[in-house]
Amino acid sequence: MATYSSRKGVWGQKENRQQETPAEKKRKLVGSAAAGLKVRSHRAALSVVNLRVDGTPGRPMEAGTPSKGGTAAAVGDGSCTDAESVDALLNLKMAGKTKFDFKGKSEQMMDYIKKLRACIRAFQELDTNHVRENLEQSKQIEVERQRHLQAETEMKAQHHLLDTNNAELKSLISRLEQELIKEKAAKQVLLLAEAKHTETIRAREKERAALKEQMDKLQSELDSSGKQVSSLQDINKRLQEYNTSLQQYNSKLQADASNAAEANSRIQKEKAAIMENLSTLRGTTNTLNVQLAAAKASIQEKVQQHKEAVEDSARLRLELQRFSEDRDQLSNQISALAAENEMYKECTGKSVAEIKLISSKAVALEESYSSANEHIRALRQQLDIVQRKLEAAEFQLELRRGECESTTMKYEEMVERLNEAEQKVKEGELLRKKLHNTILELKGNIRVFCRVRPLMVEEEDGNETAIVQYPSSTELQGRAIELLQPTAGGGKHSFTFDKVFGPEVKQGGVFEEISQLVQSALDGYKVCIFAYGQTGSGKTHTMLGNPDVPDEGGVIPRSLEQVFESSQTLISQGWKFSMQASMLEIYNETIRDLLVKGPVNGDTKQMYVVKHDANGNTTVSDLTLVEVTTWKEVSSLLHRASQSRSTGKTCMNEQSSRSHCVFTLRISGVNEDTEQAVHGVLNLIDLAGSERLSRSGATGDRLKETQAINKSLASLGDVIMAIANKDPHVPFRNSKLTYLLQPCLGGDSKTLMFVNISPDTKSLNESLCSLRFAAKVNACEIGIPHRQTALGIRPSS
Ligand SMILES: Nc1ncnc2c1ncn2[C@@H]1O[C@H](COP(=O)(O)OP(=O)(O)OP(=O)(O)O)[C@@H](O)[C@H]1O
Repeated sequence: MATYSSRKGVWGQKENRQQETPAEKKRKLVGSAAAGLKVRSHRAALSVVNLRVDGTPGRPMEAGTPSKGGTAAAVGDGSCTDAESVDALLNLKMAGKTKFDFKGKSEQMMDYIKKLRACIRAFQELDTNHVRENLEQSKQIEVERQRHLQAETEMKAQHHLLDTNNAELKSLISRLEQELIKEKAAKQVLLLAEAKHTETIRAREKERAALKEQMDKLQSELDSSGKQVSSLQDINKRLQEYNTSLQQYNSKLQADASNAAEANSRIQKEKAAIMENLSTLRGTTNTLNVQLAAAKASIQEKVQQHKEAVEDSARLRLELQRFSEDRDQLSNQISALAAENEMYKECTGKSVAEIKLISSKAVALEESYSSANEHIRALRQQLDIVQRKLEAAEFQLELRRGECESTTMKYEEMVERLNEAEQKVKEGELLRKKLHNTILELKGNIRVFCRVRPLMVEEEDGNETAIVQYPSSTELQGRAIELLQPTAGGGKHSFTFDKVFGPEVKQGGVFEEISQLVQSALDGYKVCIFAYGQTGSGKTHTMLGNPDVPDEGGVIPRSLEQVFESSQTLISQGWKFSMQASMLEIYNETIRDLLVKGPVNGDTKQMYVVKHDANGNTTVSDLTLVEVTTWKEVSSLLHRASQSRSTGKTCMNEQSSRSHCVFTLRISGVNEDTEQAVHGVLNLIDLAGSERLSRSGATGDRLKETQAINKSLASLGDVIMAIANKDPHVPFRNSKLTYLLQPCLGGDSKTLMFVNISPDTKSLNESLCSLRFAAKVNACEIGIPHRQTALGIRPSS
């Protein structure tokens, strides 16, 4: 363009010279007017110089030509050539041949006058020419002035035009600058959007990787789930087999009672295996639950991310639309600018620099427009990529959802199967318990459960070596206990019972094992549960516990709650039950009524005689019997009794039971539909603690109490020994306790003994004694219990 302009400039000047406009011609004339005047006056002077005195144009004098006779020569040919000649003419003096040569002088004078006249005429002529020329020049000057004025007006108009153009160009520049700023801002926004977009893409990629990882995890979970399902199926199959075998076993049991003991051990083994499986299944269920929750949470998260991605995409679309609009606007502006540019080119044709500027701006705008276009294209590409990724993520999400749903379904199926299996295990366990009870009933043994309490805080010091161990072999697990002698080479004492509860087993766990037994009291059996053990070993905790704290209640509150609940359930089968509660203690070989209102056996000398009838029913004369229908009523009775009980502080127990406490619930039920009647009894006994006098440190009344307790417990031992040895005489009458327990120990009743053990080293000998006694009790055969039922019998009102 510049080359073009410069060339054109040179070329244009030539052309301008060739094609001068009238205005330009005028302006040139005005410019050259002054110079023209000078030329003309010089010519006039020259013409004056060349004038001859006679008025004819004279020949110009040759330079360097000497005048003949100086001034006289000039004057001699009658011409007055220049100012010098005129001066010479005026200074000419008339000189005659003599002083009086007047003629000569007058001739000279005449000649002189002629010359003067010629000179005057020449000057007059010159003057006239001069005036004429002056007039001509004035006219020319006027013309030139007019032309000059016109040119000035034109110049002013052009100047104004240029000013207007300049202002317009300035405003255009400012507008362009504003646009440039806007463009820069838009560019900035685009850069930001691009950065954000890059970030989003990175986030998407991360998400994709996380999704892939989760997919892999889910796949592995699925595989493990499949394995679990197959293992569950196996278990299920085994359970079914087990169930069938149990049924077969049941029928076999009925046919052959002698094989029962062997079958029981097998069932125990299988039960242990089932328990193991059950705990594994429970663990698996928990893990699956956790996995399901995690999968659900991850789906939620994915859905949220998907939503965000969709929102991002919408936002990007909006931005793209905005950029497209901006681009269109820019394009419009550029075309407008191009049009303006064209217009300016046409209008001015001069302002090359401005045009250059505008052109450069237009170029810059075009560049920014193209870069914006580029950016928009890139954004579109990115948007496409993001959309593709979004689609892929959606697809993955759908896949994951599907997988998750199928996993959830499988999981639910597994949970269902697990529940079924658990139910079957429970049923199997129930069946096992029933069978076990049947075996025991058939055997006629007293059942013995051993319970070891936890170490007390004060006992923990000095008990570095545990003296109690629990064999973990499948056969013995939960049934055996070993006492270790801490002395060197002290060996161990092993015992096996129907059940052994370690210190970790809570009240609920213990009750679970005896609930069936308690239930049989409602079926018309006599049930007797008593706790035996040294003082402070946990008898009261086991039998009574803390009835006011839900999880701390012992056998008595739990049994009563169950009995009341079951009696309510049996109403729908036509049963109606009535229950009477009584509570006594044997303190120093004396029976005391714990439910009597007022001071317990205060002044009255009640004898409370124990009697047994032919049906093995025991009654205590004058004992308070309270009709009870709800657990709440029994609870208040227990509170009343606990306040009346004989307790005291011993060296081994802060609040030691100094008596044997017997709670009895007589249950009478009648079914009007079947005209059946049942009479059950539930005896729950918390014995006083056995203790060695040396350890108890008892004196006075406490000593008397301890001696009475030990005597009655020794009597219990004698009775047990006699029953175990199948002696013809059993000394039931040797103590109030044994006489009261006669129906339970002598047959016709379902009896269970808890032997409570303290795990501390100091109690080793007492624990050993208790366990030996319990083993004896366990070996006792007391006969087969019978239900007390009658047809057509109505309970006496
Ligand atoms: N299984 C157990 N878990 C927790 N604490 C227990 C357990 N067994 C006993 N205890 C606690 O041990 C202490 C003594 O228990 P408890 O009074 O039941 O013994 P006891 O055999 O009845 O004694 P005594 O013959 O002197 O009456 C109590 O504080 C009781 O709470």
